[in-house]
Amino acid sequence: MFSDTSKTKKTYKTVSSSFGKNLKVTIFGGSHEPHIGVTMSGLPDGIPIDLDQIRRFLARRAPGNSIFTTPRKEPDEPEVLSGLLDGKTTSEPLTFLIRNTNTRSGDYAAHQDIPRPAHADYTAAVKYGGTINMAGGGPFSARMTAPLCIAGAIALQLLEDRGISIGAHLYSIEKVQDTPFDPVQVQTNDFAVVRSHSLPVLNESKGHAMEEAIRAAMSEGDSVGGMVECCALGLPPGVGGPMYDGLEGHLSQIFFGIPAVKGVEFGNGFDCASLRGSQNNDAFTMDGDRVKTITNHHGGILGGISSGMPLICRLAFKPTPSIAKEQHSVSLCNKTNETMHITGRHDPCVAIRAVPVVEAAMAVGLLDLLLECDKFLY
Ligand SMILES: Cc1cc2nc3c(=O)[nH]c(=O)nc-3n(C[C@H](O)[C@H](O)[C@H](O)COP(=O)(O)O)c2cc1C
Ligand SMILES: C=C(O[C@@H]1CC(C(=O)O)=C[C@@H](OP(=O)(O)O)[C@H]1O)C(=O)O
Repeated sequence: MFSDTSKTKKTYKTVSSSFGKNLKVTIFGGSHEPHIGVTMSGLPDGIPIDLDQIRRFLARRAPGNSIFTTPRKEPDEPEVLSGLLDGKTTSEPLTFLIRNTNTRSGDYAAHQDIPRPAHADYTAAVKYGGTINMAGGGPFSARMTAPLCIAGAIALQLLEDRGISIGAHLYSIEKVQDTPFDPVQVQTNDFAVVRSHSLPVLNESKGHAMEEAIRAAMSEGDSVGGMVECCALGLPPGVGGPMYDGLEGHLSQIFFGIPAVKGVEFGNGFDCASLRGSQNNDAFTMDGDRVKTITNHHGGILGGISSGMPLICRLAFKPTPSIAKEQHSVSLCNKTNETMHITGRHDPCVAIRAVPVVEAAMAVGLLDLLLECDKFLY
């Protein structure tokens, strides 16, 4: 059984995970541990970091802010541990902590023995056998996306200096679809429009229809899945490489680290399988002395290398695993079939709060590759 770790001295093994080549990002802690955090190594020295911009970015992801998100309220205040002097990066790795202030581990008392369908309880029990603190989903929880957002907010500051901006929106929930980004005409103002709405959508009336779909599922003790579309503007052509150095693979590894992501597509994605070459090919054209494409079915990546057109991708999020309906599971101790009821605080649709998380993942992934290009500039 899980104890409330804020009140007892029980210690667990810690787990962390890392990604990145030139910019290495390590995320550590757990949802019901004293803290979560992130270390970034490979950032250039002497770069000013705007802590208020980080706070504003974290607030877009934070739990507890609407009836359509988990009620767990957290201040999500970023604390600098190392790597910042007089507001500028040093040669030390940059480490931030966020303290967990609102854990309720009793909600998870039963799930070490009776795992929740579709969450990580079962596979974590197989791998770690109760040696890590899985209350709240432990290191598998979406809470771990808060430190990812710190890294993302910092990456966005550096990308902005290079004229690159990133924005995402809730592309669909169940069968309701927002207006997609125009793959050629998309502009930063679209990102501002999304951020001005209560649900992060381009078309507010579609947002209301999405709210209805979520309400309907909630009234049945259920959850809904959804998709997030993300775009990078201003990315120069030539970033990436062939095969395993490709931009799609590089970004996808970071995207799939976000809990509940079950699919990633770039440009026309899965739809291109039903098209002909003449429908899917993007004709080249000159725009002054710049090469552009007239359409953008390729989503800004050809051969794993950026083409200079807007980079467009979509991520599919599964419905929240923890639902209030009765479900079938097993007792791992007794080896019996069981029925279970999940209580506690959960997002009815994870895709809503995932919108800034996807932006963060894309920002860190792009900065990682761009730092390789600029290695000799610093
Ligand atoms: C922003 C966000 C919020 C989430 N909130 C919840 C939640 O409240 N309850 C839950 O059971 N799962 C939630 N999830 C999903 C689980 O963390 C995830 O399904 C679980 O860790 C298993 O990982 P997998 O789905 O990638 O296999 C959330 C995911 C994201 C991205
Ligand atoms: C706390 C956050 O979301 C959590 C993500 C989550 C999960 O299983 O992923 C389960 C819930 O955890 P708890 O039961 O501790 O409230 C969510 O509230 C957050 O995103 O900051």
